[in-house]
Amino acid sequence: MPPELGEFDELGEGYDTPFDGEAANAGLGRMVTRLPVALAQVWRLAWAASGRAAVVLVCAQAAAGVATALALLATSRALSALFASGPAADRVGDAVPAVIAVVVATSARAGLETVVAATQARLSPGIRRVAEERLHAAAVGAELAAFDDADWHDALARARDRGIDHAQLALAHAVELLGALVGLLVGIGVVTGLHPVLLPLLALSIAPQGWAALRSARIGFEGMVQRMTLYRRLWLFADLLTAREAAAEVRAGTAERPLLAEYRRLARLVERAEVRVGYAQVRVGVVGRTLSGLALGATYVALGLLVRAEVVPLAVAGTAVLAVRTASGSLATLMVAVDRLYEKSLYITDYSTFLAEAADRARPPAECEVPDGFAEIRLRDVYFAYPGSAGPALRGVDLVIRRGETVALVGENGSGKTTLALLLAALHRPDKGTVHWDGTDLAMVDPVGVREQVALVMQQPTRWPLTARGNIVLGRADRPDADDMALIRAARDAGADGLISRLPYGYDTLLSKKFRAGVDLSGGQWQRIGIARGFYRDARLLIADEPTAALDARAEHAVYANIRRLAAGRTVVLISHRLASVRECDRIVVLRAGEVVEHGTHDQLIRENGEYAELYRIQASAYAD
Ligand SMILES: Nc1ncnc2c1ncn2[C@@H]1O[C@H](COP(=O)(O)OP(=O)(O)OP(=O)(O)O)[C@@H](O)[C@H]1O
Repeated sequence: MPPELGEFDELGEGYDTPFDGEAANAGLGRMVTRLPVALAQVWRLAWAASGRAAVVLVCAQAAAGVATALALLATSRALSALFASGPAADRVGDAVPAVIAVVVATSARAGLETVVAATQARLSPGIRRVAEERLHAAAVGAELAAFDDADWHDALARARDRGIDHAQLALAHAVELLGALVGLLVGIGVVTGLHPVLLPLLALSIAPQGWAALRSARIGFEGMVQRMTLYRRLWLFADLLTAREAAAEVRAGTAERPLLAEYRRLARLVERAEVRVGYAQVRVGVVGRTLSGLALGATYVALGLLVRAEVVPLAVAGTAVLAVRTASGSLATLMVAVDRLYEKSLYITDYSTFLAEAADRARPPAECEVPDGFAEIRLRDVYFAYPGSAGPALRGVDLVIRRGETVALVGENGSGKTTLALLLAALHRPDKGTVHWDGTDLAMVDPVGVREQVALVMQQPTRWPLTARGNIVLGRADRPDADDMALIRAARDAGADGLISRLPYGYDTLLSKKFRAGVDLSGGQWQRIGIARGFYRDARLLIADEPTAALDARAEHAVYANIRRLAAGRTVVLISHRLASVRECDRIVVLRAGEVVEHGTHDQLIRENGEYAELYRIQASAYAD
């Protein structure tokens, strides 16, 4: 932990993200050498947003810098002419061409600065768009396991909520840097021309401020990284207090006060941490400015001594002061731009690191062709553990599922049914063991190609803020469907056709109350939409995880009948706690603590009188007289 930030004892260990980024070890030299990297990052984003605008921006800014330089040179000439010896009228006359040059150069600079401002206005939102697109594409391309990793969520939040903002802001600082660099070169030229000793003095005067600015940027960035878990938790509670989904339960459960109290507690922790970082930055700034002020004073004293010793003629003393001021101004602007750009580069690098990490977490390159369907799916000695969990969720699972079969997975809560379904859908890969579609190991193929052939109906389907049609065809919008025949059939089989026909715009009704003219559905109605989506996928393997938990008895009966009917020529894996619904399945697989403990038909399992028979009897007894 950097000493500037002190010990965040009150944040608690759970909220303190250790800072071990590259910047933690960055010295001043490293910071300056990062600059080309930062500029290249900004350039690549700007180029992707609009290549032409990026080129115009660089050219206009460089030209504006040259115009500034010319104005300075012309001013220096005019002053030299005015301070020269001779009659006043002659001196004024000599100064006129230089004054005209000052006016022309200044006007040109104003025009060019307008071009820079306009191009920046064009590029800045473009950079944001590109950065956001890349981030979201990277995040959605990562495998499911990433979303069970807290570090991934920290990195994602940093990239999304900080990296993108800073990438957008970096453009302005890159432009500033370019302008200041040209200005500085001119200033240096003039100062060096007056007397070489002025240059190191000038550099000395600005160095402490530059150091302070870079240090301050680093403190800010480190603090942000350390606070990210805390920020995420704060935002989570802010969302809970304002989200529509939680609004009813927050009020019904009188959870307003405890939620608000937790939100306030977290907000105070954030505030305290930010104030501490702010104070640390102010302290560093004061040191930097004090040293810079002393050094600038020394520069003027040196200039005075040079004038007194007649090394610099009195006639050019005014020019010297002007040049020192301009060069020091340019250097100050440059240092500020370097500082800001360095600060931005930390965030942009963090953003780029996230993109690279997301790419690593994306599916590996496929070694074999994805098979077109299967005659059997074979799991051999499959183990799987969630990241960071104490033990495996699946242990040594052996299972064969044949085409056309309807297989039920049953077992107590946490026995591994959903995990097994996720492996069958190629959403997770086994840590040990294999899942084969006939002769093909699914670890060797592109999982997206497998998922194309799978429909997974989730226990709590996502409520997509789309129309009813959009909710059902999502992921299969390219399926040819003349007159919506397949759409209507899927909705009917899922028992969703009636409810959709009663919506104000039928299939074109927006299913989200967060937008005007949108409507919401009941939990069971949403589940029917989710089942319709599964049916519409027309997949070879249909996996339904508690698909009817929220359905009324009649709808549940109809859905199971339709699932069995659709199973012909396909394969269905059903997860359910309602054993009466699965007794008709071809095979029932019983899981306990991640292991297959029984399997067979309903009759066989009842005869074996094991765990399934016991669970079945408990449920059946509830309906017996
Ligand atoms: N995302 C996750 N991260 C860590 N552990 C998980 C995760 N999801 C599930 N688990 C754990 O894995 C085990 C198996 O969970 P799984 O969801 O597969 O059980 P299940 O049989 O489907 O349960 P249920 O009947 O309650 O739906 C459980 O111990 C659970 O706590």
